[in-house]
Amino acid sequence: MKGHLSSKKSNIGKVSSDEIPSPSDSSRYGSTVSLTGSINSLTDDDGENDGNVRVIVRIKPLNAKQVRTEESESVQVISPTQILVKGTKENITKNFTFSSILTPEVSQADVFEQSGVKDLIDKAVQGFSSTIFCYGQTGSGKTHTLTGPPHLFGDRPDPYSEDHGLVYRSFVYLYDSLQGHEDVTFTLKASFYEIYNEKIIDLLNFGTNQQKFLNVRWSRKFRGFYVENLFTVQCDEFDDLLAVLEEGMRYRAVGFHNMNEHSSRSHTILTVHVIAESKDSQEGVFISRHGKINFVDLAGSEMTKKTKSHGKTLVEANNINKSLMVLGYCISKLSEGKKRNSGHIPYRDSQLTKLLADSLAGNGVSLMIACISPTKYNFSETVNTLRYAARAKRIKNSPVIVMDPRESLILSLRRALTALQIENEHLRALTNVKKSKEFPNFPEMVQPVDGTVDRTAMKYFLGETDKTFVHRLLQENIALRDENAELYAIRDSLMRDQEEASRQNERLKKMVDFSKINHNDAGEVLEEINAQNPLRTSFTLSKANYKKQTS
Ligand SMILES: Nc1ncnc2c1ncn2[C@@H]1O[C@H](COP(=O)(O)OP(=O)(O)OP(=O)(O)O)[C@@H](O)[C@H]1O
Repeated sequence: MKGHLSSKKSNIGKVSSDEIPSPSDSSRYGSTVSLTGSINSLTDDDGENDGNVRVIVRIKPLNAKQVRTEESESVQVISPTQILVKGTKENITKNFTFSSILTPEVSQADVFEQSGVKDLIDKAVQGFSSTIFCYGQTGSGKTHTLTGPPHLFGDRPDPYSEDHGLVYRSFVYLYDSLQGHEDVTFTLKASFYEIYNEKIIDLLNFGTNQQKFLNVRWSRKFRGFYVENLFTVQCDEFDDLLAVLEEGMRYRAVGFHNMNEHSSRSHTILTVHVIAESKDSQEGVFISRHGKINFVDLAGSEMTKKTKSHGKTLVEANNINKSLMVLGYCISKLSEGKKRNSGHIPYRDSQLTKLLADSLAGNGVSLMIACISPTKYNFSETVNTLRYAARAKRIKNSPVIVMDPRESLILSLRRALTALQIENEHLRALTNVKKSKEFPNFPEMVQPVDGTVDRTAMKYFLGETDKTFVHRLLQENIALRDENAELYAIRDSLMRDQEEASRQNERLKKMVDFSKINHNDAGEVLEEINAQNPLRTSFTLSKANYKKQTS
């Protein structure tokens, strides 16, 4: 259906993970369109450049117990972008600057409005890969920010609650923004999994009797990590998206400890793929863009002494802390900017970093929401979170639109063809050379202007029919390029002739000046020379005349 989700059966239909890109699959598609100058809204207010990971801070309100015991606060918001953290000793203060600081009074609806999430969804609709992730110590409000309080997903979920978090609100916004595009057909697909004790569990295919763990694989072909055999669900209706969220929230691992009654014991990644198919008005070919939005709810870092974790909860806490430490290390290496290419980034040291590698250092746009609990009791955790976030802020991504490789290849070849055609027309007009009979069908010919062809893409992504088609176009295009080279050769030769003629003309003028002294008719000769200039053939004639008349 045009302009909105295709109107197939509204029930959630499960499709194989092979049909769509895995979470780290942006490289699977020919990434051809770079995002230049169009992400101003993602620019940090503190002067960071376009393309950086946007980082905002959300401060959790004090809970009833903290209010009752009159716990003192450690943070002070100095401006909409600046925050000061004070330790128990008044002289220990730390100042941080981020894109935005969301104070405890900011409602769930306002977090959605002010966080920049809408931008990321817009980018996903355009074909970019967007990631929103919440980071912070345990109990700091990450899950609350992303999905809202747990009661929303109990026995009687309330779709109209004001407490809904970013995911639900993003679904509403996404669904609305897909309406009214008459020339585009959208398809949405979603997956939802968790990383629990370094094991991958599919939350949409949750085995009740025997828990199945999925493997994370490296795809040499697509140069990225992906979860093998992950269920992906086609979501034709808004309710299908909602069902994915509810199902995942029902099964994700939750435990309790001293600092949070409903503590997430795993990292979860919910991905919505947005596939947009449209006809390119200029090139006349169908193109599909594969955008996606990852919602990543990281488990909270915890000081096990404070949380009093033991047994199973302690094992979980150790795994959580270890993976967050590896993530922190990767972020730190990536934030070193230019130096990052020289150093090794240890993505492989945890499942989390393998699966977030693409979001952190790849071709996508990312938003980190650093959640903090503002009491003095949490001072060191708050400072750690803000340091972590400050490093993430320095990471620079290079966002690109993800397209189908075959369509991307054909589109780029067609664009190159148009450029060559214009160039050859121009050269023909310059050199007065007629269109060659050998190349009558220019519109059929394609070849990148620089002569390169993504042969890897051809090898991997083109079917036999496509290969024959593209090979034919390439052969014809080689002929077109030959003609292009010939036209340049003719133009160069004409330019050389013209330069030579000018030089000889100058010499003759000097000779005429000299002859004026001896011959009264030299002025006539000069007139003739000027009349014949600048072509060499004419020039040679005038030279002969000159010789005849002066002899
Ligand atoms: N902005 C907020 N307004 C009201 N309540 C909040 C807010 N943020 C968090 N809470 C409440 O605080 C408690 C802890 O929040 P939450 O579970 O989201 O923390 P978390 O960072 O996800 O913790 P963990 O890492 O242990 O999973 C929850 O009861 C939640 O509803």
